[in-house]
Amino acid sequence: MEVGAPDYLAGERQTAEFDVESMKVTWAGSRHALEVSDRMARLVASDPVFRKDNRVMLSRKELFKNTLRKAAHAWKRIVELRLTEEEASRVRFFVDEPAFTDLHWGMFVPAIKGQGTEEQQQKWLPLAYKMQIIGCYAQTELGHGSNVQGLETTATFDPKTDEFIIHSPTLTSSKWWPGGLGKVSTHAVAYARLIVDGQEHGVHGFIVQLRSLDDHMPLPGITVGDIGMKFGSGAYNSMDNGVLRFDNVRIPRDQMLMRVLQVTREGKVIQSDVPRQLIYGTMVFVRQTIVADASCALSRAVCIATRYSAVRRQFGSQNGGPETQVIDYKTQQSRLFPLLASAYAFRFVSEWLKSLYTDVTEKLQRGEFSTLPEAHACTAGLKSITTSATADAIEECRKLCGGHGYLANSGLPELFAVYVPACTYEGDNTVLLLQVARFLVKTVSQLGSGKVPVGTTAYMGRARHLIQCKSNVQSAEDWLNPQVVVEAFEARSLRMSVACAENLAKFPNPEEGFAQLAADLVEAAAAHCQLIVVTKFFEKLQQDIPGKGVKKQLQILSSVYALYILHKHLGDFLSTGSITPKQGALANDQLRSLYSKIRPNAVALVDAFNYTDHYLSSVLGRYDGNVYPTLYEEAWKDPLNDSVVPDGYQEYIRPLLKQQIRNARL
Ligand SMILES: CCCCCCCCCCCCCCCCCCCCCCCC(=O)SCCNC(=O)CCNC(=O)[C@H](O)C(C)(C)COP(=O)(O)OP(=O)(O)OC[C@H]1O[C@@H](n2cnc3c(N)ncnc32)[C@H](O)[C@@H]1OP(=O)(O)O
Ligand SMILES: Cc1cc2nc3c(=O)[nH]c(=O)nc-3n(C[C@H](O)[C@H](O)[C@H](O)COP(=O)(O)OP(=O)(O)OC[C@H]3O[C@@H](n4cnc5c(N)ncnc54)[C@H](O)[C@@H]3O)c2cc1C
Repeated sequence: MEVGAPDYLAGERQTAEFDVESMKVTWAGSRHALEVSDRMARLVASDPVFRKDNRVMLSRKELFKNTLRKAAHAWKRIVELRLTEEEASRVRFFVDEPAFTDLHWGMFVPAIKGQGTEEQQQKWLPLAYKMQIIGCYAQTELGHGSNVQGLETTATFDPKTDEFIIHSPTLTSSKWWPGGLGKVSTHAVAYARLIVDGQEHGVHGFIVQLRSLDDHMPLPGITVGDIGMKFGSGAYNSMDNGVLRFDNVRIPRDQMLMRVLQVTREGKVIQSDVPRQLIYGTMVFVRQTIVADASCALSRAVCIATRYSAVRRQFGSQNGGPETQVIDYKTQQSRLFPLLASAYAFRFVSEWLKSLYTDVTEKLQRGEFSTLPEAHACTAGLKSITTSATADAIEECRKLCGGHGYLANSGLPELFAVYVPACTYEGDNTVLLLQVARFLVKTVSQLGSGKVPVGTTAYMGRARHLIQCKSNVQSAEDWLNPQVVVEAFEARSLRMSVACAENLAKFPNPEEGFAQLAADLVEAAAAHCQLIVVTKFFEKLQQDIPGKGVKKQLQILSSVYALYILHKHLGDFLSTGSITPKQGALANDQLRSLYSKIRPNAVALVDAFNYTDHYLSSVLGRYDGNVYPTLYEEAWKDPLNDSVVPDGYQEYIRPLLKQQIRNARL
């Protein structure tokens, strides 16, 4: 905010019962992370190249070219200022525009790192790090996305020339969707079925050059282009999601990523001791980052809706005084505050997931693979529930802002359009929950065998207790006890998984059973993932959290998150007998009282996200709350208002007004 400018939300900020600066540190993860973030936010906001207020007005071509300009400028600044990886990734965050660079850094580079041999990494990574080649991740095809084993592209080894022949045998085998592919990438990690000596060896990644490094023209045998406009204006249209066909394209043998499986000069296929699932490792990495993104997108929407709810007034004027702030309506609070709590919950679970991922990666380097299934289940499941909740929440925030939320300059429509594909990309959310369900059913089926469940399924080791325990909640106050809450969530999750396992056992063919029970399995998987989020929020509170009143606020938010989920899924808790209807009603009483505790802190709690006005790009979410004059000014900037009488008046409006109506009975 400019020095001396009026702050229409000052009153809201004065009622905060905690130290906002300390909460900013907790949200950012550390004082260092906050400092870096702050510096990069200012760097981006002060640079005119990164202007984004005009984005929804640009044509696709203008938008795309502008994104290229931003990406090139960002890279120039990163190199000039010798920014660290952490700083560069904050630059990307605040530039706030999907671009080919996401796939280059987020998937192409990690695919080579995770699936390439030492030699391959040494050859390709320096080029990629300097962006002397630009890569994408070409897995999905027109006919196959979720079912990776069903991909049709082939990579046939030719022992005569020591090459692979990459081919798209059908229309449905055309690569379809990869970001950065359409117009920019010079290379791809393309996934194809490996065929050696007439035998198939599953799907593997191959580094394929697509375009000339001299004139950017597609190489012989490559057909490549953009797949067309996507949902919304601006939004994901800055990305060149592409289509790609291979017509018997030859690549050297050493361009197959060979960490998992090697093909020798003689055409011998050698399986290494690394599990085949490591071919999916890049997806595990990205799913983990998508959980962190969910907390960012959600907090952004909630920041806009909270500030605006404090500015907006409707009804309730007493003796000509001001009307009621809409944030004071209990309905507004019961829709908004759980989303605020969810933003914090997702933030902390993403912190935990990152540490789990780092730990598993270190173990994989040492040749320990036992924790891979849990890492897969956690990343897949949390990616699924956090993105679904965030997509719904952004739309709810739009509605919480009434009519003005529908204006592009509220920032919410574009945020929604850019965010919703997260429910689909990197694994459709239902497909991913089915993966979690497989993991849970397997864990349950091994309970009797003496195998002790660990990590996030450790609670299943107490199945005997959890299957019959009764919650001893007797008052609304009891629901503030984390142990009580966690036990109710554990009982619900365990009982849902066990019920699925029991029902599955009734089918002679387990796969048929899995298919028939899929809807129940997805619900059991979601219940397990919600338990993880709740538990990790409570565990966060065990840490030392400095700053006046900060921990207290987080305790309130953790209870709000847990009781909101309980209230929303009351049916599960009741039907599994994890709690009684009376206890469900007490949880709801507690939730109401918690909302009143959040109310004086709401604006400060969203200030703690530390978002600049440039990043929010929302008239409704402005830090100073000066909404109405800005809405009014912005309206006049619309190109339609460039002329008082619109283009088309002479052709279409005037003739209408002047028409002679003879036969109509108007
Ligand atoms: C303008 C700004 C400029 C700024 C410049 C600045 C530069 C610097 C900035 C840096 C920025 C970095 C940004 C990074 C951001 C990245 C953003 C990326 C955006 C995302 C784009 C989207 C990309 C995609 O969508 S890629 C395609 C994704 N596709 C999928 O997800 C497909 C989903 N399907 C599957 O995963 C599989 O098919 C599956 C799992 C459904 C089934 O597989 P399969 O049939 O093989 O398995 P099963 O038989 O079911 O299981 C067998 C067995 O394997 C286990 N398993 C399955 N998957 C995994 C796994 N991943 N890991 C481990 N184990 C796995 C499964 O559990 C089974 O185990 P059992 O024990 O045998 O039961
Ligand atoms: C914006 C965007 C960017 C993308 N970027 C990339 C990229 O860079 N690289 C890349 O390779 N791909 C990319 N993709 C593709 C993306 O990964 C796939 O779209 C995604 O994995 C879903 O696969 P699908 O499209 O085949 O969906 P489908 O599997 O066809 O899903 C359609 C419906 O079928 C259901 N369904 C499917 N299988 C099952 C099942 N077994 N049981 C129950 N229901 C099922 C799904 O739940 C869904 O409702 C991108 C997609 C988008 C939207």
